[in-house]
Amino acid sequence: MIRMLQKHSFKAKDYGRSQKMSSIRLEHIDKAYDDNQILKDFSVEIDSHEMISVIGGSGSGKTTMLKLINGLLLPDQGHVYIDGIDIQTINQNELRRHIGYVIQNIGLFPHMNIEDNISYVLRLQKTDPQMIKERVHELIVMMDLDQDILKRYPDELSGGQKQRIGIARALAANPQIILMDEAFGAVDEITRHGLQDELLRIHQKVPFTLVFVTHNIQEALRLGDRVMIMKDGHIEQFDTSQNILDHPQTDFVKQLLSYL
Ligand SMILES: Nc1ncnc2c1ncn2[C@@H]1O[C@H](COP(=O)(O)OP(=O)(O)OP(=O)(O)O)[C@@H](O)[C@H]1O
Repeated sequence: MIRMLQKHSFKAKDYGRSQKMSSIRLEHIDKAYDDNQILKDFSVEIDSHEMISVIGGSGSGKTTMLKLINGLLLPDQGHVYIDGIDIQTINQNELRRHIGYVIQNIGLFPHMNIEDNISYVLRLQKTDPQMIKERVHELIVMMDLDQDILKRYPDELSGGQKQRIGIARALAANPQIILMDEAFGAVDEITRHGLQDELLRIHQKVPFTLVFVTHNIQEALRLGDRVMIMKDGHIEQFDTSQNILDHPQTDFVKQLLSYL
């Protein structure tokens, strides 16, 4: 009961574009899967509208961190704050509607056509159908896709087109935070570069806070205002690309840079 009374509700107006919103703070997080401790006393702050890329060893806890931010996982200890509000005091469905989440390959609903996939959250929010139509068309143009794609189903699209639709869907409700997990992983280099350009362009037009997990060091350095380099559940270095290139602080960071 006390917990219910504590629940805040994130309303759309809480995320009005005129306000500076969407900072993320993880504070003293512990997270284990059974007895496998992944994060231990993990703290980090991400500013509103910052683009953060995250790179590191396999199994270092990158996806775990993303899932803690959107409430898919709960910390064993510690707290996650968005704009200073502990997300455990927020209605979780509401929270996730305000955070776009793009993952590699998966994520599009196979039984829904592309139009319905993109408009999914807007329909959940009971947005006016005409507004939904306009927004979907706007997103298709933004992602440099053809309108005739809307009636097709995910398995009738190429990998690159699916990635774009995944991004369009994540952007549809104008989330102030977008989490991307190896979102450009399954496409060729040219498409990957095009998607990076697209993301930078959209972010310039309609800023949002981005946490972008990648295995590609070039991509991490190109996209991130700051780059978080993780190893075994801790941060090795978290700094601008330039500072990381000029002053790598650990052997692990040096090793990563040697692949450039
Ligand atoms: N649901 C789960 N149950 C048990 N162990 C898990 C679960 N999810 C992740 N793990 C383990 O936790 C560790 C961290 O996983 P996580 O997915 O956060 O790493 P990651 O840095 O994103 O890795 P990758 O770069 O390989 O995707 C890994 O050892 C993984 O096997």
